[in-house]
Amino acid sequence: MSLDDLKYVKVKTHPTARNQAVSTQPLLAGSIVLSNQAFATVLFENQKGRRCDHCLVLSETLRKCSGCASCCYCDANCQTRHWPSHKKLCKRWNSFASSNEFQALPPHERLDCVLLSYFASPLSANDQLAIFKSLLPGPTHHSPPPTCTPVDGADGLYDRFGNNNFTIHSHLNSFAHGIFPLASRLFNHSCTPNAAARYKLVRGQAVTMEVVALRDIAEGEEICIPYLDPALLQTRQQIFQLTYGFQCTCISCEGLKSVGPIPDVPQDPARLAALEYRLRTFIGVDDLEHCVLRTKPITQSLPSEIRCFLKEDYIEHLSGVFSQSSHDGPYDRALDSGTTLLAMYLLIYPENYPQIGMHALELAKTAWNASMPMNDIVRRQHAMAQVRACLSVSRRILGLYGPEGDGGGPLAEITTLQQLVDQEG
Ligand SMILES: C[S@@+](CC[C@H](N)C(=O)[O-])C[C@H]1O[C@@H](n2cnc3c(N)ncnc32)[C@H](O)[C@@H]1O
Repeated sequence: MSLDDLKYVKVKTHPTARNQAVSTQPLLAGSIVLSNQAFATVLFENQKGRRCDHCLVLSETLRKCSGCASCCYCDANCQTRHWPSHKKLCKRWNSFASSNEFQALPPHERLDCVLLSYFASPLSANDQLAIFKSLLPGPTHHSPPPTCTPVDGADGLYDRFGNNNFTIHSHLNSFAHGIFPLASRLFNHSCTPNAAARYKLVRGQAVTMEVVALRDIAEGEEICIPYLDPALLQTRQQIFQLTYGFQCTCISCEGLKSVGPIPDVPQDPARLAALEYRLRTFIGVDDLEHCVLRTKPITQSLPSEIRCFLKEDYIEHLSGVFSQSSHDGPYDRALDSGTTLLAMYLLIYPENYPQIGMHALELAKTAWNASMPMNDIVRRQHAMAQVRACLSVSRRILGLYGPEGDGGGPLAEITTLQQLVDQEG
């Protein structure tokens, strides 16, 4: 597919980003704006041998390439389809991978190195490569990492890698990198995006990126996706500058700027608990059934005493506490930190952002596990009400985002938990 074949988007000039993608017609939340197959992908090192190197599907019965014993495939079909990318690499792979030159690279450069070799191998290929070469280069020139296959014009390609390379995820967990030239050519960044990418994994096929509208989009409106997690409230501007060469001026970044310096989160536990309660009440997250799930723009009426929560370190801290205690207990701590984290997500993420739905699902699972050993009927009913409320939030958001990644994605998990809840009565 090329820029001329697009149905729902067209390219227009942009005052600072060269071009932008705008909708050609009104789009409803949940619509697929663009479907774009990967031109090349590479698995993270910890996923090698777990997923097929061609279609990236998880499998317990993969077959190793007999040439390098490094790439694994579902079957002969996947191996044949991957061969045009892999053939030059295959013969040289083992000596290259064990070389000091390769071993000395940081992990992301090792990935780039393989991706660059894959990407440039089927050089005869079509308009994808031409589109990639028409992409904007990153702000600074870096020499390409050594590649195990000679790559014509690697310099010119590599200059476009950093700011046009996508992270592929399942259940919102990243597991590979990929090149999707058409999506790169089209979508600019916003920290309050109206669209987001999801990945469709089908055995035997290259991964497809689907860009989904997160809310209704008007005709002529710019369609933006997030390049970075919008929860990186303090560090994101620096990353935009270094990696992409721009300064973000979206409503969230402007809002943060107008709030000014963010005070520290108090150390005193009683004061902190009181402020967290204040945040949760402000968002309405303790009464999720009646909470209006409209996310709150950061500047608008955020009481000054709870601005301290706009520190990305604190979000990271809460997330760590939640993930540890939701696995190992105590569940009270997990539910408390998880509910505050949900309030934070509703504060910083845009409407229907998939991370909100994913976290609500994790919270629902935690409340379910917490309810199991409860003998006290009132406590148990309270926990079950929390499971239902979180499931409903999760279904609403992830239902709109649609199926993603492995095994039906999080939607399949929602259905399973809902069945358990229904059996409970
Ligand atoms: C993936 S490309 C986006 C497509 C690009 N607009 C084009 O004309 O081909 C990424 C580059 O677009 C520009 N860009 C993306 N989002 C931007 C934004 N919000 N503000 C300014 N420039 C942006 C930056 O130069 C960035 O390195």
